[in-house]
Amino acid sequence: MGIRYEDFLDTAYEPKESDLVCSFYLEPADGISWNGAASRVASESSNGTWAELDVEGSVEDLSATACAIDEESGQVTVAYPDALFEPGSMPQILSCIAGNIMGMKAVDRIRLLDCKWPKKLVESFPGPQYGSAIRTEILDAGERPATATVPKPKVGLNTQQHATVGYEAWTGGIDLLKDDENLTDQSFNPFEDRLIESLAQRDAAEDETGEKKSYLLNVTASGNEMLERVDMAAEHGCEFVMVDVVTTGWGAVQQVRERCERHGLAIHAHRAMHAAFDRIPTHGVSMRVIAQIARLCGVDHIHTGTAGLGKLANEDTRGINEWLQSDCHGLTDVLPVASGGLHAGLMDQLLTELGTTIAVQAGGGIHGHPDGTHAGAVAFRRATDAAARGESVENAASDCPELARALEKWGTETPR
Ligand SMILES: O=C(COP(=O)(O)O)[C@H](O)[C@H](O)COP(=O)(O)O
Ligand SMILES: [Mg+2]
Repeated sequence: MGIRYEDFLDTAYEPKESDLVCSFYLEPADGISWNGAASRVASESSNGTWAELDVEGSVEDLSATACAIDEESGQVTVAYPDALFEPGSMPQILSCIAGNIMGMKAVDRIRLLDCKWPKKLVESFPGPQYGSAIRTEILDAGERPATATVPKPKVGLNTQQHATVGYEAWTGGIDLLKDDENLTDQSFNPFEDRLIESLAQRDAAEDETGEKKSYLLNVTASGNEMLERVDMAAEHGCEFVMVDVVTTGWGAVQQVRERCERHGLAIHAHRAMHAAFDRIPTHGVSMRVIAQIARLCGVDHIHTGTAGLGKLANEDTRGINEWLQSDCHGLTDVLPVASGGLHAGLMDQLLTELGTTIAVQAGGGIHGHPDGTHAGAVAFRRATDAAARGESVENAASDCPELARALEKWGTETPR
């Protein structure tokens, strides 16, 4: 039989329950019709090419179908048969649905907007171990947002300074100390020393406050090194690892997830570099899909932005968070992390927008407090608790001088 790209279009096709259904935004190139663009996308992302092929066998079972085109919104739906995919392999899936098509000349722009994941494919992934339950299973946060801080400057503190910042923040009321995305194992703050010193301070802070504390240790590295760092985290009694999931790559994230299961470690996903894929709204892969991928691969936390309140550009934080907490064939949920330019004065608005099933993370908004890290942590925690109870942050400042100072400094400013 002959296979031509035109054969990948059938607007009468009703996706099957077992299909992976993807929505794309498209801008066909000059001289290419909507039908031509949509069919080429379905072809190139499954088993077609530009030339007509003569093959025998069941290749049609592996062909995707462009089954809906809405020229007005630019949206095209493509349904992929599940046999096209290797179960449990996120790299293979992405090489289909977000692979060559991102650079096809037949489309000027193409963005993978959303996926409807079928049960069998979802069940081939582990999903998160804890998700939002980390608030009670690892921390003592109950129903309130978990609070986290990343020492600033993001690199350059030595190990002792880093651990001391941790102690100050933990004893000020913060639940989680977090490494920054570009802090791994550098000479000024080596990985294992930092792990040991930080956990010693964590233990001291737990004794002092009577609250559970934990450390989001950045294990990002290449190959076996990353797995060895996961093992080290577990051996020293850490409950979390942090991975820069986009720069590391999904195959490696899957390996980390497997290793973490062995140790019962939770995974905090930092998404540095996501904006290379999702910032231009007409091209790339949406943050919504990146978050879906992360959930399937099994991270427990992922950064999803600040609903526009912080320093970084965000896409639909609220919608993404809702997806992360909605049912997806029984997968555990993910605790979304709001971060990037947050401070105490923004907590009212943030929690009104995003609710309390989140983690809130502040770096500059804690360590830039006029009276230092400890006061910054007290202010941030007090503001978070107040906002979570529906009390205004301003009102809470009346009996918390640290919070009053933070509000004096930053008010409700949105940093840039
Ligand atoms: O260092 C920070 C925040 O520091 P600060 O609080 O000083 O801005 C982070 O890397 C952001 O969390 C990333 O943003 P996002 O959450 O959007 O991925
Ligand atoms: Mg950072």
